[in-house]
Amino acid sequence: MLIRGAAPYGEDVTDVLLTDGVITHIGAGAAAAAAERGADVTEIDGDGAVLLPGLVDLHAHLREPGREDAETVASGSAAAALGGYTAVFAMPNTRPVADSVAVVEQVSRLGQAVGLVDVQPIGAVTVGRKGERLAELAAMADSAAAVRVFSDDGDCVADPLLMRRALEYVRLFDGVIAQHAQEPRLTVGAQMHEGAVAADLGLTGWPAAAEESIIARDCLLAEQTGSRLHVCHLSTAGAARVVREAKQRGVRVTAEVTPHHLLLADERARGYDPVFKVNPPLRTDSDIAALRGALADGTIDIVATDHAPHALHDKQCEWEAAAPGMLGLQTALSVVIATMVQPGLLDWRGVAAAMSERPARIGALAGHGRPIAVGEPGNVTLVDPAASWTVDGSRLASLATNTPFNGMTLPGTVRATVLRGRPTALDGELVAPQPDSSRDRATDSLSKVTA
Ligand SMILES: NC(=O)N[C@@H](CC(=O)O)C(=O)O
Ligand SMILES: [Zn+2]
Ligand SMILES: [Zn+2]
Repeated sequence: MLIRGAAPYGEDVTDVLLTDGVITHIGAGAAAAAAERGADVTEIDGDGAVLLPGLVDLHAHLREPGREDAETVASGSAAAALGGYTAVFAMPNTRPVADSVAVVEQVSRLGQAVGLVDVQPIGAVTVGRKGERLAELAAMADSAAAVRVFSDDGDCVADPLLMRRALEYVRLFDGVIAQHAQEPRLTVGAQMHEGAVAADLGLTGWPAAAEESIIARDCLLAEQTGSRLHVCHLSTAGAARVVREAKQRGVRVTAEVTPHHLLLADERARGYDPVFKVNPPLRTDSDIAALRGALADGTIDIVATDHAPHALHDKQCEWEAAAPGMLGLQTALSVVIATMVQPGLLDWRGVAAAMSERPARIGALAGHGRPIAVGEPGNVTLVDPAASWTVDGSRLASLATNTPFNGMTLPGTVRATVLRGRPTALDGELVAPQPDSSRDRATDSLSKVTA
């Protein structure tokens, strides 16, 4: 594949040739090398577009096995490819829970069979996500799925002793615990951010301290154990402050923010539309400003979608009965452009770091989040920053429709997503994987590159 006249990282315009799954030429020689190969080279017009390493989502809910009415690995992979992603980490709060070798390998195999993105399973920290005893972490790490990220997401690993043991355990294979920071005793019955809007609406509040106290505790445990801690979906100014101080002390902590927490505030709940119900809840404008600042200065390492599809009957009901969570895979890049790039808080190098390089590194995922350079895997995303689109929940690839951005016009479209040198999405349309040997060849050349 030849990408003509694109700007890697928004910098100098050049041609990029991908052959047998890897980047083989960048610059003046690329077109000539493509011509030598003749007819089997697909050409993509990169005019006006920014070339990024393929996006990597460290936090998505693909709902398979168990809730295939809300999403499947296939539909979630489609949403991811259309959103510019080449790899997605799948959260384990499925039915059954991904707390065993059998389930993580099943998710991994499903992802390979679909072939649109690399699906990397996350293992549960505790058996059944019940928070009682540790799951078989080492067995999942040693399995064919090679799990490195563990999380009870949806619930907090609230027991400090269990959290300490989990941190100690994953250090043996340089794994990481991704914590859903929510002190359960401070959030009994919580429905939305605790503040003026919750008081007006008469809904039980989710105080910022319920998130921040767990993050502070876990940073101390990570410091004590020397293990890696990753904090999911930071949503408050105070959470960013706690992480910033811990990083300054040398604690091995990383943090993520979601697109929705970068754009939407608790005011959205005023219409009681449960599409805006999410954990942790949408916070205030000053939290949003602090989160954007923390992402800009590196306190928050990455943007992760927390893509959380829900069936209609779980979302279109009264607020208190509705399931928390919102779609994210197809809108994440556009929201980051609107909230971070356009205001000048992040350049394209910064986007590549936050949405590709660092998530791949945190999740120890080889072959993704690599530089755009000769010899590197052909996982790239071509973005048209000047284009815009209007979000229509019913037309997204997800089986579910619960996007909080419905009807919004957002900047940036994905012109191409390329996985191991093969397009998975072109101009908003999926490209079906070809059932030939190219995947094996690509994997071969990839293992040479990453060896
Ligand atoms: N974010 C949410 O509100 N919901 C997530 C779980 C989670 O990320 O905590 C889900 O699985 O639906
Ligand atoms: Zn969570
Ligand atoms: Zn989640």
